[in-house]
Amino acid sequence: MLSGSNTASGVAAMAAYYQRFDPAAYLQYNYTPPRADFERKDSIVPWKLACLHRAFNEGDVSGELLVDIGSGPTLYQVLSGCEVFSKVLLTDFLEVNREELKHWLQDDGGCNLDWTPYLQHVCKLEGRRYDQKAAKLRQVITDILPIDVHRPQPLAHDALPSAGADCLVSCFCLESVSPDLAAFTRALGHIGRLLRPGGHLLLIGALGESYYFGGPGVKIPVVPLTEAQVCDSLKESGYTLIRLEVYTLPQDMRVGVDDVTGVFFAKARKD
Ligand SMILES: C[S@@+](CC[C@H](N)C(=O)[O-])C[C@H]1O[C@@H](n2cnc3c(N)ncnc32)[C@H](O)[C@@H]1O
Ligand SMILES: O=S(=O)(c1ccc2c(c1)CN[C@@H](CF)C2)N1CCSCC1
Repeated sequence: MLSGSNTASGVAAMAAYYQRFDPAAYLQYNYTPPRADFERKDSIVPWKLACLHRAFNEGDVSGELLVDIGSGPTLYQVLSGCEVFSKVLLTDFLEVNREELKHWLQDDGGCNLDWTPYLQHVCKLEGRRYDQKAAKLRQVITDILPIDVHRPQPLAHDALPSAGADCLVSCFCLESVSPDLAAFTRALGHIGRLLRPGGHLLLIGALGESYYFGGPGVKIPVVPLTEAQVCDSLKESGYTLIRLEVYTLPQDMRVGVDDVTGVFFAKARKD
């Protein structure tokens, strides 16, 4: 068990790495081909978007407020949820990422990635007209807030209604911001305090990843997770696992920007 000082120094070290995070490079590394290839049947993108589409639309997820934990500069993670919830909050630790999201929200031409292929793909899954998705998303995203998952209260005290959020989604955040597995598990508990009892957590993350590049020369350590550790950490931090799905990255998608071997999708409910 790490002593308090070790944990605090580990968390501070992770924060220092993120001062060099480059949203434009991160988007380029992970959200353009070959990783984001909508034509490939074995691509990670259709798999992830299908997991999210199914999870939001199988009848058990409902309510008013969806919160995305550690949004980064990306939007794909709320493209399905925006049709289910009337309020969506995006969050991130870094202002540069919150600014990237605001550029998209304001449609001011300042974005570093064109999300059109993602919106089109999700609309195909939903059988919805494409030209309504962006407007819907801009309508339901009510704020983009600072967050720190290592704080027992990760958001400002008045950020959420007293009952908490009805659903959380979080992608590639906790394992890539934590110094070790214990901190990852604690962070799961911290974000769980934002969720009402019976609310759902949709957690997507990396398996077997020990580092990734958050920009040119910005090598960020990651907690290398196994499926068993994900399941144990969810149980330990007060969730009941509903489903765990795993995707193994094809060799040609291992492009040197990280050493991820697989991606997990977990749907869980807060006890
Ligand atoms: C690997 S990126 C994931 C971004 C996005 N969710 C995705 O799916 O690609 C990790 C994100 O966590 C954010 N972050 C770093 N430290 C954090 C902390 N202590 N609490 C919450 N988020 C943090 C970073 O700014 C970054 O946007
Ligand atoms: O699953 S991805 O390949 C992906 C997307 C993001 C990340 C990784 C992998 C692995 N390293 C993470 C570091 F935190 C970030 N993917 C990229 C294309 S769109 C869907 C998500």
